[in-house]
Amino acid sequence: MNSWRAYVVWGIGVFGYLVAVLQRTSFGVVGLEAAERFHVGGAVLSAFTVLQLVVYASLQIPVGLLVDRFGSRIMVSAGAVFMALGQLQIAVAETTVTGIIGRMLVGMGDAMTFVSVLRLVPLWFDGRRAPLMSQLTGVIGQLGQLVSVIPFLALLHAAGWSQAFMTLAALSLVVIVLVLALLRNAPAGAPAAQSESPEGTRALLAAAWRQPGTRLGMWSHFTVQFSGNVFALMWGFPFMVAGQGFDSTVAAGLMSFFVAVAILAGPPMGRFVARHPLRRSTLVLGISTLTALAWTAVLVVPGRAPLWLMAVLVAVLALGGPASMIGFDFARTFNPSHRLGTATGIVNIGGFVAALLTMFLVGYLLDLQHALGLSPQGVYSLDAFRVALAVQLLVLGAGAFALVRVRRKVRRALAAQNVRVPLLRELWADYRARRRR
Ligand SMILES: NCCCC[C@H](N)C(=O)NCC(=O)O
Repeated sequence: MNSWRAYVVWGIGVFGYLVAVLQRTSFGVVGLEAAERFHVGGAVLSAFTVLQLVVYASLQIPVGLLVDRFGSRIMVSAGAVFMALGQLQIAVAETTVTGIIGRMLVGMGDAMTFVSVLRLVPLWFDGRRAPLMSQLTGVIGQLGQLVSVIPFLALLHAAGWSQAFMTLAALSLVVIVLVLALLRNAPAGAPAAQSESPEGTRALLAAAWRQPGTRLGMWSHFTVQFSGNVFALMWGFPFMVAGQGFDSTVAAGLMSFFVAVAILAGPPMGRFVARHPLRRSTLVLGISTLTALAWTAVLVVPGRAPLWLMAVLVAVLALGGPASMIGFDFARTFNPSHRLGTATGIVNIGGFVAALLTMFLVGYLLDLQHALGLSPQGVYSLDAFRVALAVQLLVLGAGAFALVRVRRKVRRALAAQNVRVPLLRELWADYRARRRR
């Protein structure tokens, strides 16, 4: 545990995840070039991303089961194989259908990576270090998005479409070689895979789902992550530029601010979770409340929102990324290691399903208002966005409601083991009494 070998294994896994995030986000930054290459408009172009995410989300449970059975080494390398094939396909594709198939292959490989890399953490690090290492996994992986935005885009402009996507495919080949050479599923002597578990596949899935801690993780992930995803992956740019009237360089600056806050917030959040494991869901609910308040302020302020208010919204949304890692921490602490992949897969569905649902609802409400003649200034007018983006408050409310319900079950189960979660007001009174002494 916590040995130099653990850091090497984890480092290779995290590199694999960073490359997966790079592959995932590479298409989003070449929207204009893609529209020209495939001769398509915005709606078809968004289908590339939506289908990729649908594949990603729908594979989470099968991937979780497979990683429990075969271990991380096979799964991370298989994921890299699919992503390399997908990017090769994109490199040569000239029609929409072949392009979308390429993106779906990328989504498939991407789906295999995160859950498998996260599964390494509790097997190689002890319980005190694991929350921080999980956060660092998320944080370092997100740097893949910066690699898409800066060097990948520069390469595309310098060398052209095919060369750029072939380079991405080659990067996944490097991952395959490194993983096969250096990544091991678990330290020698540790139980590694489901072959040693008494449960079959169906029982494994049922046991992971029945565990309220897994569902607490899923609803945490659902509630706290989706709004940032919706903003960063689809509606943030149109809202800021077409709706709020910000210059596109200011919007790009706000997006970079989003990535910076998400990266900086990860380690302190990991330390908080390690120190206060009984306050994890409170942190999730707190950040979800801030998200609702920040969106409400931006959507109700008369006229355009001032830049400082947009920056506050972006910062709050960025906190949702690291906070969503708390969902995986629930999976880790409430499940035995032989079903951790399965539980992690269940948790990971939460945020992505919420994001896909909301992306669709926002687009649908924008189109509906236009079709009904309610947005005469255009589909992407500020007033149309106010109504469409407000749907997020419903999704947030539904997630928080489900979270609080399942949290009660978790707390009852903890109480049966003589673990009582002190109320915040008791903690506050205790803190004040200690200060007086
Ligand atoms: N620092 C933000 C990390 C967010 C990671 C996120 N919670 C997540 O679910 N990741 C899954 C993935 O495949 O990236």
